[in-house]
Amino acid sequence: MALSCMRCPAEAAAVSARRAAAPPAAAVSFARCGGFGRSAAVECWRVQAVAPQGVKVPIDADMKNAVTPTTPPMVENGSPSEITLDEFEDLAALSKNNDSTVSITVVGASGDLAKKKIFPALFALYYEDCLPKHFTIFGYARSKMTDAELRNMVSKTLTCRIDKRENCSEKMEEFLERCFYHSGQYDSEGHFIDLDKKLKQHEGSRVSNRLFYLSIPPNIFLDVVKCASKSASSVNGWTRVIVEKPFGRDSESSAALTRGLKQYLVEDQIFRIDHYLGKELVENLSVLRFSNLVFEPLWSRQYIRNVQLIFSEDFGTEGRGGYFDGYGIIRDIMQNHLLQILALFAMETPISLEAEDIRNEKVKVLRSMKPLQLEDVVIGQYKSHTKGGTTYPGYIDDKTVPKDSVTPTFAAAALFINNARWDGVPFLMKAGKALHTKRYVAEIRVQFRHVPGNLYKGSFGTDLDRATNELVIRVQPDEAIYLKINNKIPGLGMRLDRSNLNLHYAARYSKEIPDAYERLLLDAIEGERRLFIRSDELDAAWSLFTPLLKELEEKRIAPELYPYGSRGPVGAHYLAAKYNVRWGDLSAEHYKA
Ligand SMILES: NC(=O)C1=CN([C@@H]2O[C@H](COP(=O)(O)OP(=O)(O)OC[C@H]3O[C@@H](n4cnc5c(N)ncnc54)[C@H](OP(=O)(O)O)[C@@H]3O)[C@@H](O)[C@H]2O)C=CC1
Ligand SMILES: O=C1O[C@H](COP(=O)(O)O)[C@@H](O)[C@H](O)[C@H]1O
Repeated sequence: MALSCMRCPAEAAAVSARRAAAPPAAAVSFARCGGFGRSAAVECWRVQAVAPQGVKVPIDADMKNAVTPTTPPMVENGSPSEITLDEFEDLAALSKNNDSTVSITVVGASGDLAKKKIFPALFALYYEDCLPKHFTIFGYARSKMTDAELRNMVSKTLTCRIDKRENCSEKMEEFLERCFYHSGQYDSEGHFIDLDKKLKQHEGSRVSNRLFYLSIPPNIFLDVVKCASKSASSVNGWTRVIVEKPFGRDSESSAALTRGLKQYLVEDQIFRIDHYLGKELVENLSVLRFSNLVFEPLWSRQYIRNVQLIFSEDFGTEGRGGYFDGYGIIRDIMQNHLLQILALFAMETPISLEAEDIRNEKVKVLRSMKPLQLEDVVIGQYKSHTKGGTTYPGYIDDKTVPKDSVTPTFAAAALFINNARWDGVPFLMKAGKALHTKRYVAEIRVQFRHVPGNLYKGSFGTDLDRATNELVIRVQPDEAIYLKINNKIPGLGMRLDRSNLNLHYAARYSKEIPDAYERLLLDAIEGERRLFIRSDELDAAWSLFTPLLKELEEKRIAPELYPYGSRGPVGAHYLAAKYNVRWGDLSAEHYKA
């Protein structure tokens, strides 16, 4: 990783924390090798970590796992000398950075996601110096395009979102020069052999690391993985594959996809992306919980009355009806994005921040949940609506959607976690398209219990719910974390008011928040798996939703129709009321004028 990448301070903090937690580890020595006439001395160090038992580990092995003793390096020019662990890690990083290269192939480069998210995220990483020194980006798709045409296409979607910064257009030019295109079929090993040749030309004699981003429809995932792994894998570095959702459409198809992927890849090579995990406030959830004394003690059924996970968009499936109709909102949003947030919210404290420790806890909480029951779910579908002289189309008005479609574009559900911490606490999810909200809203609302024996009860009237504390984590838009509290209105009287203790990101931080895809791409390049979905997590997630999805489809249960731009089906309110809950997002702050 380039040393000026803005992630470095945080990364350094994480490394320091790990170091502080680790037992006094290895002594580290390094020796200069001579005679190669290299100018950069750092490329010429032979570095070894010497573990307490005297076991020596070469630097390019994974220090955690390498246990094989190696013979000491030949010291041709000087004796081994001691360096600190910090110096060692810096040297190791620098040495690796110079000797290796990363090739990123965006498969499906002509598509919507590639243009909208992946190329812009790669550019932002480049701008921030977060990409390795040597990298190449290839677009791959069937469409015929030259390198220049790809660059032209990509340049239209790149923005200097890091606005008010210097050299943005220069940086864009530099970035585009590192982007290339290869046209090929997704199931042609021959075409991937051609890609491999082109990649090799760019990689030269460096250790080649290869990342394939599958930005394509799921029915061709396996063709691509087969061809890429057989004909375009790295021979001397790592090969990783980012897989976009949907990961199947139920337990069986998801398991079949995993089995298919594992014919060609091992689990550690598979990076199943859920871009919600890369969102700043979702990342911050664990920090909020585990680094503030005030929250963690309250984080249980003792103090929390209910938790709400809410997603809404003020637009329909525009242009994606064909894909959407085969999936519906439950698979599109709930089974992945909202459930992932729920798992992070509700998991027990992991042993450490290591990927496997966090993912183990997420799996545990998912496995503690009761599969969804039909009576705990409400589904809806938007219909055409005319407002202010404009007619907004209904879902089935989309030409790619069958006229008799019963696919839900809205769903609300009540989920429960059967463990000691959360027994009886409703976790309510609500997700919908073409609603009345501002743009796209994603938030977590935590409603606390009533204050027992509240001295100020008389000041709240009969509606005590209104007086309870509520913690809101607004994932988007306009990121914020605020806590609703009761306070006294200043003055001689005693009148109470509701106010927000508000961490509003735009006011607190001047720096723009990176897009989720930036964080996740960087993690995949660095081999950080914490924010990617492991196969057992995926199985657990599907187990919760599959029986319900099958029942909905087998019985062809009709969704409740709601007008485009409305607040969604009233059934959602009855569902909440069944569990004595009021949706927290119904206040004016959420709605357009
Ligand atoms: N778009 C989005 O906002 C999001 C997308 N995703 C997921 O990301 C992936 C890519 O999405 P998106 O870019 O929208 O997809 P597209 O439909 O735009 O497809 C991407 C590319 O794949 C090729 N392609 C499309 N359909 C077929 C087909 N039937 N057979 C073979 N090739 C095909 C086309 O390239 P060519 O014809 O040139 O080969 C197309 O440009 C999907 O898995 C999607 O579910 C996930 C979250 C959000
Ligand atoms: O995965 C998906 O997410 C988008 C919403 O993502 P966001 O980052 O814009 O909130 C949603 O529109 C789409 O239907 C779904 O497939």
